Amino acid sequence: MALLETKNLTIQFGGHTAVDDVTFSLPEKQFKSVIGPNGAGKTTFFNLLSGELKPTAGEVFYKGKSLNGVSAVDRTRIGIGRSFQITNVFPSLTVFENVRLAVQSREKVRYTFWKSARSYHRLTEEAHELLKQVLLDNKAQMIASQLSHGEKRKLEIAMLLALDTEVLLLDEPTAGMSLEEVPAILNVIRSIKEQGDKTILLIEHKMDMILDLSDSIMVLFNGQLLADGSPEDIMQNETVQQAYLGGYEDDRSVRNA
Ligand SMILES: Nc1ncnc2c1ncn2[C@@H]1O[C@H](COP(=O)(O)OP(=O)(O)OP(=O)(O)O)[C@@H](O)[C@H]1O
Repeated sequence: MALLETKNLTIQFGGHTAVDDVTFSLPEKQFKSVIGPNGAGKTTFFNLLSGELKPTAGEVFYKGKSLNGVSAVDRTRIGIGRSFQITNVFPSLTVFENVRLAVQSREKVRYTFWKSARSYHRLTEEAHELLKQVLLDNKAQMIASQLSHGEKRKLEIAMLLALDTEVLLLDEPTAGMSLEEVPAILNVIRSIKEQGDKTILLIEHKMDMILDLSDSIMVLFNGQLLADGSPEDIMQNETVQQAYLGGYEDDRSVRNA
């Protein structure tokens, strides 16, 4: 079953069409990557899925129902989670406190006299589990603002997981990371995939990582869906090669030279 779909999704900014007539479908439990050159419309596409932007034309569907008019907050509530930008992290709180707040915001727990001890314990456990999953449990008591860039991206993923949504929209989780930090994030994302209960859409530029993780890949180019298929199909697709991957192969041969 397609969990998330778009039909003819389009958005224009002034005269520029950033996402142009994109029809796509993301089956339940699938891991799909979104690739394309800078400015291809990948982040704008995510903003349309998550409800931060309204389309000029076309629609987004979740579990077969149109999300027209459904706010970003309500989309999270029904199951479409978008990775937190670091601006959503409270910089003066600890890593642990940030994750616990995210768990709490999902549960909307009201602390009352009689149930506080039990709820507090459960939330605390869950926050620790999430920090373990993103390999950040050794930094639980650190103030969030003191984390390295890569660790902050891990914290964002923990906070997204805390919302326990069916769909995860991950927008370049390795952006700005040092090369040494990338394998840890790759492991985190792989472990989320291996748990098997999430449907994941990932924007990334790192082809090795994309090929490692993806069940399918969609290619955006000038806002349009250039191709959508298995990693093998996409790597061999001539149009994709000419438009985009040609440059990647060149980069690789330079790097490997
Ligand atoms: N709010 C906006 N107002 C005007 N133009 C916008 C807006 N948001 C995005 N654009 C334009 O839409 C196009 C697509 O941008 P977008 O950020 O979605 O690309 P991208 O594929 O995510 O790029 P990158 O890989 O560099 O992150 C760009 O030309 C960008 O300048």
